Amino acid sequence: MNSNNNLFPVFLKIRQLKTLIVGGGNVALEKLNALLKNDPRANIVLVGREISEDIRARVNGIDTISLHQRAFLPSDLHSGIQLLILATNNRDLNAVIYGMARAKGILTNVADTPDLCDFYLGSTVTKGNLKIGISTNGQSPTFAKRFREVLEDILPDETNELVNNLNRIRNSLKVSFSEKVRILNDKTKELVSK
Ligand SMILES: C[C@@]1(CC(=O)O)C2=NC(=C\c3[nH]c(c(CCC(=O)O)c3CC(=O)O)Cc3[nH]c(c(CC(=O)O)c3CCC(=O)O)/C=C3\N/C(=C\2)[C@@H](CCC(=O)O)[C@]3(C)CC(=O)O)/[C@H]1CCC(=O)O
Ligand SMILES: NC(=O)c1ccc[n+]([C@@H]2O[C@H](COP(=O)([O-])OP(=O)(O)OC[C@H]3O[C@@H](n4cnc5c(N)ncnc54)[C@H](O)[C@@H]3O)[C@@H](O)[C@H]2O)c1
Repeated sequence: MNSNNNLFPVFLKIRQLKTLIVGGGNVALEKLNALLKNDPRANIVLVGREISEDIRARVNGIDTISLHQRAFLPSDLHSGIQLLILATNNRDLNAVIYGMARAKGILTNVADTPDLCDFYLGSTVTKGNLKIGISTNGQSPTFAKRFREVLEDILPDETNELVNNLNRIRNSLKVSFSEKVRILNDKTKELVSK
């Protein structure tokens, strides 16, 4: 086990948080796509001195996203931003904005500087209600991507059905909490017995 791997994964409800992306190039598009892949109605503000045609096309018709073509302003951090992704091509600027955000308690990702990230984006696998997040602790995004592809391939389509069936059983059990835990564990024992 790598004792330096201290990342704690959480699954954020990004439509009820406000995310600011600064930058309007390829990396901004990659991070925007990562958010939208998981929630097509994520609440996002994007500020970029230039904003690519690809970004404009991607957000076309999505009313939870607003684009602002201009340079970043400190006041961009004043309107209830909770998550910040810095994707400009100016490392010094990214570091300055990171400092401002930190002072305000805004969780920040500086895409090209892992040392200045409060959180990393992960590769994500979704099978209905099942969501798996993958990180390599910043060491190899390529590995994370390939491992996502492996998991997408091997997880059967029935996975979501299984989760939903267990949810139905969970909701129908009118017994004590400890009895419920015992029954659910008992019913799922054979899933892990091999
Ligand atoms: C998982 C994923 C999520 C997403 O973004 O959606 C993601 N990067 C993805 C792809 C990808 N990114 C890069 C390549 C090119 C090959 C390579 O470099 O490996 C590829 C692969 C490809 O595109 O094929 C380049 C790159 N990435 C970072 C740096 C800077 C550095 O490391 O210093 C550089 C070099 C820039 C340069 O050289 O200029 C940094 C980060 N990228 C992370 C996440 C975070 C760590 C995640 C972890 O812990 O594993 C972290 C630390 C911060 C962050 O961005 O959150 C997504 C896969 C989605 C999917 O397909 O499932
Ligand atoms: N994390 C990753 O996955 C990853 C991958 C590749 C590259 N990078 C690094 O990320 C950085 C961005 O890469 P890119 O390909 O998106 O670059 P890019 O040149 O395509 O885009 C940079 C964007 O930042 C904007 N910008 C610059 N100054 C600004 C300001 N003051 N206010 C608002 N917007 C401003 C520009 O207008 C442009 O839209 C580079 O430094 C690159 O080395 C990171």
